[in-house]
Amino acid sequence: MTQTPPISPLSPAEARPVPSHSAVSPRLWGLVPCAGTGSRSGAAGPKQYAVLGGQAMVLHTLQAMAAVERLAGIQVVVSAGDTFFESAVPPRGAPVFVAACGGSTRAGSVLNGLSALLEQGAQAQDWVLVHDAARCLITASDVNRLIDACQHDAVGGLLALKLPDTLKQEQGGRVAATVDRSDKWLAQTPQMFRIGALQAALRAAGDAVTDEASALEFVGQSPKLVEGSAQNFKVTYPQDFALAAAVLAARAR
Ligand SMILES: Nc1ccn([C@@H]2O[C@H](COP(=O)(O)OP(=O)(O)OP(=O)(O)O)[C@@H](O)[C@H]2O)c(=O)n1
Ligand SMILES: C[C@](O)(CO)[C@H](O)COP(=O)(O)O
Repeated sequence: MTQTPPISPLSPAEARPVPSHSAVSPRLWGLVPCAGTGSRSGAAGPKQYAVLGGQAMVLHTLQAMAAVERLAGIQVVVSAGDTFFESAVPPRGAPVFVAACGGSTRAGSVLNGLSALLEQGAQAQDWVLVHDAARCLITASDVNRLIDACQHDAVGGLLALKLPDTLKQEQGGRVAATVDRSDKWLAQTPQMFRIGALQAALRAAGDAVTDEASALEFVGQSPKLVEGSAQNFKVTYPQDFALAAAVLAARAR
């Protein structure tokens, strides 16, 4: 693993150290996987660096996360050779540090990011909030709502959205059934778990899981569902960029 120059180096002082981690509350950290290629997005390069509202998508994401005062620091995971953060201006607030340890899957990037976070001084019993670089419309108040709901929970949880539409099951391009949606949610991020528990769960579950909650579920846990916002969508397809830009413009007015 190589460490790219941090855009705001994490030192013990900057990370708001505690005298003895066993005697005080666990700290909270952000982890932003930023090593995807955005293959569904139609963008020329990795979608997280596409410019929206005057700056790269990931900088909007980091601005919102860094505004969460309870975060001790934010670990960003980029691909080997990614130089974007060498010239990026760090957001105000929680310190951001970057590791070029992206994996071939999102789960791999998160697992490597957890190791980087532990190397930076985080403890296994600390909380980590994993948040997609591609969810650039997250707000500090969404994140604080998740923290408030999960900080005293035994397992942790995630932001998620109840299904707004009727849910259909498909077979051969036609409706095979209408599925009861009363107990269905769309998983978002951040997803908040203890660093050690998440690390063990991801190792057990393997690379195929598409979110942190799935890894915890794999080891028999039931993460808490916390109501998110429809605006916290993941920029995935070509048409999502214009929608995200419109929301950012509306917020700026
Ligand atoms: N190997 C990977 C794959 C994804 N991600 C990150 O995980 C987040 C959510 O993933 P997704 O939207 O699926 O991003 P991509 O994998 O980049 O998109 P696609 O699946 O369309 O290629 C993104 O911030 C992405 O950068 C990552 O860090 N490492
Ligand atoms: C983690 C996630 O954002 C939850 O909705 C999502 O699963 C990641 O995206 P992917 O397309 O499944 O990789």
